Amino acid sequence: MDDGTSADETVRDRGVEQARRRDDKDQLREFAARFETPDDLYLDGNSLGPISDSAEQRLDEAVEQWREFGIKGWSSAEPPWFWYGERLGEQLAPLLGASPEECVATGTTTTNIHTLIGTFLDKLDDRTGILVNELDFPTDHYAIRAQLRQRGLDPDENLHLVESRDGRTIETEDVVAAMDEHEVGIVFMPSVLYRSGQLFDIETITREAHERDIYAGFDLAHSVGVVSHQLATHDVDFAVWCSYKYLNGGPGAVGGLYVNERHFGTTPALAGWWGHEKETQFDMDLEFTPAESAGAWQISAVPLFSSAPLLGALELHHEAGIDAIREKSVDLTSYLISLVDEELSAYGCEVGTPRDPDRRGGHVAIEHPDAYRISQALRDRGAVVDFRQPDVIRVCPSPLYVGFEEVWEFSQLTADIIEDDIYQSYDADPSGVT
Ligand SMILES: Cc1ncc(COP(=O)(O)O)c(C=O)c1O
Ligand SMILES: Nc1ccccc1C(=O)C[C@H](N)C(=O)O
Repeated sequence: MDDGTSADETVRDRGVEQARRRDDKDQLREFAARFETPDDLYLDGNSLGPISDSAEQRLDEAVEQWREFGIKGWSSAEPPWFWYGERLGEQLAPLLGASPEECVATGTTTTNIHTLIGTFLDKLDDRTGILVNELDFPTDHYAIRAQLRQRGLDPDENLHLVESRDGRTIETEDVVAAMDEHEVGIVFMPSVLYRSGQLFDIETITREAHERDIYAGFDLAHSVGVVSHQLATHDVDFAVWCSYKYLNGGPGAVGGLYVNERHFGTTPALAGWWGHEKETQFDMDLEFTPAESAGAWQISAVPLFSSAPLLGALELHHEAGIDAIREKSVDLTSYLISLVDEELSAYGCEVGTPRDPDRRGGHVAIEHPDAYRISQALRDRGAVVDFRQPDVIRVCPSPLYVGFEEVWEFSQLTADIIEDDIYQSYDADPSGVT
């Protein structure tokens, strides 16, 4: 070229300009300034979302309340700590498409699976089979197997796994067929698969389950905050989630659960005093009276410092609005998929996520035989992604703080790392938190 720039540079300039034009039109753009990310390209918000000004403010406030009120904070703080789980539930309800009474912030995804699977197992008379799938996040199976064992039920006989046809996704029709193949009492599926990012059809699965008198529960860890849910409309029986991914509630933040109002009054499998009817909780009656709400599934006193940041994060989240968040998320993941197709496929990368936006959550799985080494090289160069066995680089352009230019830069960096064999100097054996 006459001006000394190579054809390659011109293509890259054009690419970045296009991405910037999309950022200029982005209505959520200003929210990025309210987050602090430790790295330039923070693309791991489906594992741990970053801190925001409002999350930090609520956490600082909680520390001050502790100093100021001591024990009196349970009733005098705002919100009163005694009602903190329920207040958070009110804020969460619009994201779940449920009434405030049906949602509560409590426990963790895993403990909430324990108590809800246990509760619904206790409601079953004969058909004690639980239907899950072979691509699930492992903790779900660990907890369900433990609940089966505690009822004297053999997990190998009672836990049924829907198989994947392609190793990436689960077909709804296979879930439905499996409901008829086994003596199923509960179907428990993820909203979004942690590896491929496939979004499940919650409505159809719930409808088909109910037609067979089967309870339908979901693990929403990978969708809450980035996909909008209609749990009440779809008549889902119960659901669980965590708050540290797209809700940006902080590491180990309090989790959440939903129970359909028709199940209020059921005794929780893991009962604890915090689930007692609030008005009489301090009567200290030795007989447990469950709260007439999802709050009944709380176990222990609210962990305030892992709850307060969530309140702040949800305030910010509502300012942005879940519909705008989902729309931008779909635009970002579509853009990323097109960049993998156009640029990275030449380097052996393949998209493992469904291409239909209605079938995917907020992240994209990029498959490559050297996924682990590439993910490490990316992290060392300021692009934080994660690796999942056996060959997946998970990339999450979380819409509140990631823009199109960053997605573009990620694709260029990945191309360079592979083209220049940079990843070859990394250890091929995954270890530690990947
Ligand atoms: C689908 C799913 N369920 C559960 C968990 C973990 O649960 P916990 O919050 O109990 O660590 C994760 C991720 O950590 C997940 O992706
Ligand atoms: N909570 C964590 C703590 C440490 C490392 C990862 C996590 C994750 O959340 C992993 C995530 N659930 C996943 O889909 O892989």
